[in-house]
Amino acid sequence: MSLDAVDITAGYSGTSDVIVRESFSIPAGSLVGLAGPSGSGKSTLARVLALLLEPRAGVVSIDGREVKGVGLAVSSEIRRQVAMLFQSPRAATDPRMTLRAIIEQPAAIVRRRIVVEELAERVGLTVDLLDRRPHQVSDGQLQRACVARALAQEPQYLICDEATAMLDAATTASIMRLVQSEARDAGMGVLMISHDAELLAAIGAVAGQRP
Ligand SMILES: Nc1ncnc2c1ncn2[C@@H]1O[C@H](COP(=O)(O)OP(=O)(O)OP(=O)(O)O)[C@@H](O)[C@H]1O
Repeated sequence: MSLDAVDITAGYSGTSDVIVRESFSIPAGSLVGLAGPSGSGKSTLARVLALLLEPRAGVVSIDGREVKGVGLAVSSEIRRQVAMLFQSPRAATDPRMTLRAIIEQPAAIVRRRIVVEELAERVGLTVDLLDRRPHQVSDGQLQRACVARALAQEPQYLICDEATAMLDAATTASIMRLVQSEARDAGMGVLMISHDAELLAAIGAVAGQRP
């Protein structure tokens, strides 16, 4: 069981190829790290793996099944299997929504009942914060809500793109512990992208293979 990108070439409209014939694999239940210089295409590869950016060539498959298309072109049942955490929780959330609504969003899409309070507790958010909007909480609290939103989706794979870069050391450590335990206990495959190779080593991430 794994999330695989094979022979991927990708770029953006109006740009030449940003990554060329790259392959990458995230095995279920393991924590894979990806470090590398700025601008080398890590986020681009992450977006391809998260089914958000359509590659110009190559194949993405989940547990051996090829996924065609990206975004809303992919069925919600398949999209649900891969969640992504971004560097900036503010850019990744709707400022008009409460944290409760943000956390509930993916579960509502796949019509799954979730108990928001339970998820909040799991990620270390106190229940009184659930009725606040993003501008009324800290970056760390908002990122915890984003982690809860990702977990509400019950994904098989989680892609974290510099997800702790804006947070303090204590919040970073607690989010890392949470993601580690999800990988271990729920068998989730996790890709952790960070410019901080020491952080990746500290959480025991296996170095991802990039040709
Ligand atoms: N939306 C976009 N439109 C056009 N070009 C983009 C876009 N996003 C990224 N790029 C370009 O693609 C290249 C790779 O960027 P990418 O963000 O994937 O690298 P990265 O390794 O994640 O960098 P960093 O560590 O700085 O986040 C860069 O040259 C960047 O300018």
